Amino acid sequence: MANKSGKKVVVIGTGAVGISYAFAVLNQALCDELVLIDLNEKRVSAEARDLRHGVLYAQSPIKVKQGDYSDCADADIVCICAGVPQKVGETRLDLIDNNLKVYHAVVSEVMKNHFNGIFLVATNPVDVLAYATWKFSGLPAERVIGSGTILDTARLCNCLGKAFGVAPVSVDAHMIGEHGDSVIAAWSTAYIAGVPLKDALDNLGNGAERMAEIHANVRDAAYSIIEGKGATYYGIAMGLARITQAILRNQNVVLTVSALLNGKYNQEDVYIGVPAVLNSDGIARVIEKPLDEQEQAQFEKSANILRGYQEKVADYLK
Ligand SMILES: NC(=O)C1=CN([C@@H]2O[C@H](COP(=O)(O)OP(=O)(O)OC[C@H]3O[C@@H](n4cnc5c(N)ncnc54)[C@H](O)[C@@H]3O)[C@@H](O)[C@H]2O)C=CC1
Ligand SMILES: CC(=O)C(=O)O
Repeated sequence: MANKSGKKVVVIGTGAVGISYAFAVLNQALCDELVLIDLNEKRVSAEARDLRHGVLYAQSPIKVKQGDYSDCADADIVCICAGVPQKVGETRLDLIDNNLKVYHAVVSEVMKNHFNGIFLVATNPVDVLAYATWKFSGLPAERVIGSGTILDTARLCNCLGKAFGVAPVSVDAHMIGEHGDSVIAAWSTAYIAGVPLKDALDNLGNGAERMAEIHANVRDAAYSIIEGKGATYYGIAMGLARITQAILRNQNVVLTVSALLNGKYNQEDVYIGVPAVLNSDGIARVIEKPLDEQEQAQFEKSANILRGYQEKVADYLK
């Protein structure tokens, strides 16, 4: 603790996602100390040196280093990106057995070092692994955050911004549910400059068809990028950096993340993508969107899928 100066972020798993996140954190000067941990010692040492060579041109003199689990003791955020990514033809849920094993090992090591900050979970299947991290760590649920549908929401706002000729930030719309094949576009509560998006899309013509097409594009974006370049990492890195900023700067900003539901949306004991207020305490509160009947049924279905996979976590708790 004595050596800590300012805000500290530890990244575990510095493959494509982890190192892109680290670069975003450095580039946006979000913390004072950035620590990288990975099984691949040679690679992570090289990554740390490479990032350090950018510090001169960063907005502040951030300390960047390769570290170990003892660095988690006084970290504000531990972001876990360790584990395997999808290969062509795999779903995110197909990664569960491998990545649950990784998480059991990683979260145990972090907690052995008395971590008392906020976990940010990125590895897929992210909702189930956020639930696992909550269970394995014993930390309060508000301090275990999955990236959830932050990336899906960015993809949706990007598509809608393009359709209406406005910046994505001017679209008020959310993807909710599983970060995966059962993800839902919450159309009934989506607006653009106060105009309900359903009406705005109808005005463009073929509203229902356009909505189905946009939903499919967003749902399948990862598959098409993985087919093109093997993996996705910049979009999620920016999303993780946005969550990090909201926490470290105590912003009370609403982002769609994977949070534990215990009653909201009529769901119990499930980590799932929902809009939530984020600040230095982590998840300050979940926002309950007034879904229509169809969306609520889809959300229920998505939650049931996730609860089914969450059962695998229990095997590690016996
Ligand atoms: N939440 C989201 O929206 C997104 C999640 N992802 C997920 O992020 C994860 C990582 O993806 P990539 O970075 O592309 O994979 P990658 O294979 O490039 O990197 C994974 C890294 O984890 C490390 N690792 C594995 N086991 C470890 C352990 N026990 N301790 C420390 N390090 C360990 C590996 O050495 C490797 O450097 C995947 O599960 C992927 O599906 C990817 C994109 C978006
Ligand atoms: C890989 C992944 O989860 C994504 O790009 O959405």
